[in-house]
Amino acid sequence: MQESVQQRVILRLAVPVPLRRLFDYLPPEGLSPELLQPGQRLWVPFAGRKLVAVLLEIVQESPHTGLKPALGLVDSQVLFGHDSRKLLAWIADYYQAPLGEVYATALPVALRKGKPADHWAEQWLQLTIEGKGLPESALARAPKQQALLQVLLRDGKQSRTHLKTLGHNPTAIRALQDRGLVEWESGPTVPSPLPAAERAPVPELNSEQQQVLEAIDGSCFSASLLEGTTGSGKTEVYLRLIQQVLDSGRQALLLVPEIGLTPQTLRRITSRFPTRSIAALHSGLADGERAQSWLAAAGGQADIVIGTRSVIMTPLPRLGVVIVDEEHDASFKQQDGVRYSARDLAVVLGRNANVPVLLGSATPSLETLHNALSGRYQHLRMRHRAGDAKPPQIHVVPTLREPLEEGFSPQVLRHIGDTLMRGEQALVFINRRGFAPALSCDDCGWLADCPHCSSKLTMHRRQRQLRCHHCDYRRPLVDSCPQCHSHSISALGGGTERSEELLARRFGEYPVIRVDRDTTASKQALDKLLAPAREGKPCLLLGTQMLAKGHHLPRVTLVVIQDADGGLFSADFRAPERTGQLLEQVAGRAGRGSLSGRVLVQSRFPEHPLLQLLLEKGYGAFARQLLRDRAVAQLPPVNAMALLRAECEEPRWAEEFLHNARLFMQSLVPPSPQIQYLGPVPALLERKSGRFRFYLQVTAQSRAQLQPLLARVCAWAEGNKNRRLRWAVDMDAQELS
Ligand SMILES: Nc1ncnc2c1ncn2[C@@H]1O[C@H](COP(=O)(O)OP(=O)(O)OP(=O)(O)O)[C@@H](O)[C@H]1O
Ligand SMILES: [Zn+2]
Repeated sequence: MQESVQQRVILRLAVPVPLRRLFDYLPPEGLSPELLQPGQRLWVPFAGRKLVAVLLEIVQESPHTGLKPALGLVDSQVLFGHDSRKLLAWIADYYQAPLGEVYATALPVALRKGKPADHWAEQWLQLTIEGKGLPESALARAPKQQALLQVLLRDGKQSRTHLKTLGHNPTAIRALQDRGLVEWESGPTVPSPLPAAERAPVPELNSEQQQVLEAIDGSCFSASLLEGTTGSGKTEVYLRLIQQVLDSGRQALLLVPEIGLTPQTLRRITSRFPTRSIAALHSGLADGERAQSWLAAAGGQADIVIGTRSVIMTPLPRLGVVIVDEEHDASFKQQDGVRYSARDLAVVLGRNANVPVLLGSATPSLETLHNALSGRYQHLRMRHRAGDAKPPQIHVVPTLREPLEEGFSPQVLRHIGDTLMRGEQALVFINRRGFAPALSCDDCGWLADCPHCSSKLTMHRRQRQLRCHHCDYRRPLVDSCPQCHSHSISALGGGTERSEELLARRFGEYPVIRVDRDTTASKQALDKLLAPAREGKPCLLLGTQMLAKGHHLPRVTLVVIQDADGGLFSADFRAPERTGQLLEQVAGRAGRGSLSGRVLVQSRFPEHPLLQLLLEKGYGAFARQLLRDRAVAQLPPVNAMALLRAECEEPRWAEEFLHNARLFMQSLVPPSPQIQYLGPVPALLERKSGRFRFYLQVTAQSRAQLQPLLARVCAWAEGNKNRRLRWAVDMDAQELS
């Protein structure tokens, strides 16, 4: 046949479907195969639909017959370069995810749907070879042209939009162009995350910060944990590292937790680097903005790329450093779809690109701490607060058998009053939003349950609603018991809304600012809410963990933790770790300026040994103790753990599926001290959105033992024909819920 004589061209593509394989196609009809390159997007026909796939390989033979031609290129751009494809392949392999879904996850929605990249192209001004040869002192007689030249010399090319915000006029640009010193080039641009700010003064580094910077070699891969107490100036270390990387002409990647990408964080970066192109990628962006920022990062135009979890999958052709701020934060682990850990991928990315990786936290995760203590990561420490701030003093306030007022002891309320009267600020941490976590009938004992989840409905008094915090089911608040029609119904327990009522009643002459998901629904809300606190006026802040992280409010001198006990008795083995991190982070908001800070921790169990260790010796000692406990129990991070999850409206089917999965795995690798199986067991939240959820837990002494087994069980499970059952592999699972 003619085909076997001629060279055949076959395209191997990642198609966004939940199957763990690639798909072969013929080149689009009428398109010269020379125009095709790995990393491009192509339209392909798939099961009667038209999908956007990514070209991974061009090969000459296929094991399949009857191949169809692809429909055409989306555009000619190579979106995923070699390094990026390597990382995404690693993700699919490690997390047992279909490669097509990994690519779909990596792409912003607009590009995933097939919008061509040049839709966002803009003009960039750059120096010609001649321009690059000039000294900064050139053009002294034309100050406007000189200023522009200096920006281009110092900070590289600038987009037209950005030049406008920096205040450079078209006349000066044209003059430089006429002299042959600059030229325009087309490429994607990023909207500045904030209006251009003044360059902020740069503090002199203290000796701890200096030592940390000296320990990081910018020229090659290393992974380091920066364990630096709250307020020790970790952010300043990040800024210096970023500066070094920019000076060497490369891109800096900064990952932050979901609630960490606040205007306050962005302001610190934009005011340090006002002339740099900064791409901020987070879930608050519109699809178009997100695609635009992503393309500027992937095209190399953006100098600093800052974002939440998914930014780790953005291709960065000139990568120079990867920094993960608050590396312990749970939001770095994706909880559905491709269940990756952005923090762990940061290290893989750094190794592939041969650049340093810095994981920073005052409360490192046990995973990272284990890697640092065992010598796999470099362990850097900063034990003192920067500037003249002192560590806060911590006191426990026992609450058992105390006359509490809406959950607050009289002593705590007195301290809050004193703080405000001195003209300072107080911060109250409450781990639950809403008015009360349950509503119950005093006569018949009826409880307001969610009809779709195994959980209670939370009462939101202001909106007069009952809401499920798991599936967002809502119904109007009732005045009488739906079961016995009694009018005596009570709200049980407390949340932020209930505490706000009390505190506003008691301290109404001061602003009482509540910060939780209900009061910060819009993008800029948090920044606005915190404005009076930033201005330094006496005020009372209360809220959930949104208040725990990253805020630097120097006039907060009192921090109150209303209830320290929640996480000490949970069925989740990670709960004490999370509680410790949260308490230390909240406590770390006190006394960050020149005024000293005090922390009051309310507890019903002040004698609890873990709580005592945490409050007396600090998170560092606490975490090291937890690590020893985990080693004894053979739990992560000492052992590797994966969950096989299943959920279904019919609980029997999910259980049976996992039971069979266990039998299948055991037939391959029988249980032994090296590999252990547990389950199927119901998830902590057994029913969610109408589906019953179970998991099977597999722990192994090494990942090398676990990986091949998981690959086999995925292949087995893909053959599962029950369409109403959903299953997933969760490698390095963080939640048992
Ligand atoms: N070398 C320095 N000299 C004086 N002040 C400094 C220095 N480094 C940082 N600071 C200041 O100390 C304060 C705390 O620093 P920063 O917010 O960077 O700490 P952090 O370690 O990131 O804190 P956290 O982890 O608690 O959020 C900031 O106001 C910062 O400007
Ligand atoms: Zn629900």
